[in-house]
Amino acid sequence: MTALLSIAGVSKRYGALKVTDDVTLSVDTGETLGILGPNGAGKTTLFNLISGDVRADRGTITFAGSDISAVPAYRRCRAGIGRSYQVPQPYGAMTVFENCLVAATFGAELSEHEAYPLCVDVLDKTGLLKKANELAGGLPLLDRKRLELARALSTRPQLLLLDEIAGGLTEHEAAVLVGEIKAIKAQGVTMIWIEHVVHALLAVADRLLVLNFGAVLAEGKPLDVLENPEVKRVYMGLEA
Ligand SMILES: Nc1ncnc2c1ncn2[C@@H]1O[C@H](COP(=O)(O)OP(=O)(O)OP(=O)(O)O)[C@@H](O)[C@H]1O
Repeated sequence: MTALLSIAGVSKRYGALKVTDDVTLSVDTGETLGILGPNGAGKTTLFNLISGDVRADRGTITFAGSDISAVPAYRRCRAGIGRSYQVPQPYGAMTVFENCLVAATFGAELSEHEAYPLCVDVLDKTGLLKKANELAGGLPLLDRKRLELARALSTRPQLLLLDEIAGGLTEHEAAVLVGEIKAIKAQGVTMIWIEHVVHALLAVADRLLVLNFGAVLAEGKPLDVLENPEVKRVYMGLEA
């Protein structure tokens, strides 16, 4: 396996607060890495550092063999890094289809000729095709989450970053979304998925990594990580 993404010694501070503390990790092509951690552990900040929304104070981020540490977010997107946001942020006054078109044409710089069939395919895979012409602002939560996924996929990512996409959903809705994410994984998309809904993550992740106070606390096979006494203590509030 070759690493699609490598992060080496990455740190980020906000004033006195060290939000990302010397993080080193890598994700292989085709792999799904699940990330767990208590609230405020720095999970979303790690995504912001990978997507380029935030620049690291130190350390190196390498994607598909190139050092992207100083590359702006829009170029990282065009290079193949797609992401969803924890709080869905669609263009509410545009249709579902138009939201995907914006991602495909501006995010990935596809021509309309390429973008139209791609967006139809993405909406089909995310269960939204029937709602393609509805306004995004009126969608219920599951569909807003699906649209986050669809918009990220419309940029044709090699690496997909999912930020708490199952959060706030019912058990049934989360299961539907997990089915769709599994199908995306089966197509070979490499993923990093931050999630508090552990059973959803376990259904897809090949490996888990736990962040605590911005640093890597544990990493490895999912069940081994969940059995780790430190992880039980810090994340699940259980005494080892
Ligand atoms: N732009 C910012 N300016 C100042 N502090 C910030 C900024 N962004 C994040 N933080 C702080 O950094 C810490 C980590 O935030 P982050 O959102 O990365 O955590 P998280 O692990 O994703 O949390 P959650 O599980 O609650 O989403 C928090 O204490 C947060 O308040």
